[in-house]
Amino acid sequence: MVGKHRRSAWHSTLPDSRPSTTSSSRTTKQPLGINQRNKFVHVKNPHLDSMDEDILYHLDLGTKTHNFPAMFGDVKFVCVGGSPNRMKAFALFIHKELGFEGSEEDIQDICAGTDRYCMYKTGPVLSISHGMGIPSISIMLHELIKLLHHAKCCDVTIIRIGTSGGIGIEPGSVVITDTAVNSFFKPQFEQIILDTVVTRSTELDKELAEELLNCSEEIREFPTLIGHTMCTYDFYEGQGRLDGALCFFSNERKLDYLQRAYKAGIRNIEMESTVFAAMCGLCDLKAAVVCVTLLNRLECDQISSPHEVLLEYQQRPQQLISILIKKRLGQHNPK
Ligand SMILES: O=P(O)(O)O[C@H]1O[C@H](CO)[C@@H](O)[C@H]1O
Ligand SMILES: O=c1cc[nH]c(=O)[nH]1
Repeated sequence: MVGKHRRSAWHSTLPDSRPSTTSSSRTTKQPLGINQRNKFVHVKNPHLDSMDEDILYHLDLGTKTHNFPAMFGDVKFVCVGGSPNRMKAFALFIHKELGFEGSEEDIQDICAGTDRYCMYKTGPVLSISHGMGIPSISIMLHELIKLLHHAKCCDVTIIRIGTSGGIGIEPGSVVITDTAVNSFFKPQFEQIILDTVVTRSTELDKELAEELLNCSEEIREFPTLIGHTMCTYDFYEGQGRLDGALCFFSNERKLDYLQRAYKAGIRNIEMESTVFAAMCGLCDLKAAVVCVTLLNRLECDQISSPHEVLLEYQQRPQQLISILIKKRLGQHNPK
């Protein structure tokens, strides 16, 4: 179900794009990643069992130095996003929304010993930054998924709350991703492991996407829609921008590419969704990607809206996720 939203003015019918496991050369099909009977987070790495200690280097946490079940065992929602400030703001926002006791000062960065990523916890909600791009989020996800596993967390929902460039939609719209696609519009992520290209599916949880769209019915201030999200390796040439330090293509070629992307059902472009979908899918974590669009790439390349406007845009996915969490916790009182 793609291109679907609650207000007909933004409605569009998009082509089907089922996940594929085909790839260029030397492809290995990946196994599924969880014990289906219970919903514990299971890592898929037999080597971990023989390790005396697991040091999550980039989070500055370790199984011998920290009691993971005590610190994180109650986590049910994990929200991730590129910027440390945004993820701190989200933790403070959700703390207030859920009516938890304790002041803002009580919510401290759990990864304060490193400046790679930041992490905040309030009740069952964990908020973590992942930096920009596939390599950065991939490292964070390896360590986060191991953390959830060591903590014996179960029934975890993980959501990326990000920013993106929209295609053919009003800036400030929120896109809930049904399928993350690569620069060739294919629903797959290619991970190079040793000298093998391993192709992984990037399908996200359709029910969770629908649940989020239902939550958006309660927010009338901005359009929310479901669509495909394109994930690229770069912000400038990789997203067809004419304003980078390098550009060897014309405006016509750029627009042709973006219009073809629109026709393929892509409504926004960002830089993490394919690996996020692939890794969460393999570990059977229910995952969603919810990104606000900062501009319409059919009209411009530069992000020129005032700072306050951009800040307000970034809060939009957070409002949606807050409704979802409150509903799930039985705390939601519709306005
Ligand atoms: O807003 P965040 O989560 O950082 O995500 C988007 O913004 C960054 C580029 O400005 C990329 O990381 C892209 O995916
Ligand atoms: O155009 C944009 C805006 C935000 N993030 C992106 O990756 N691209």
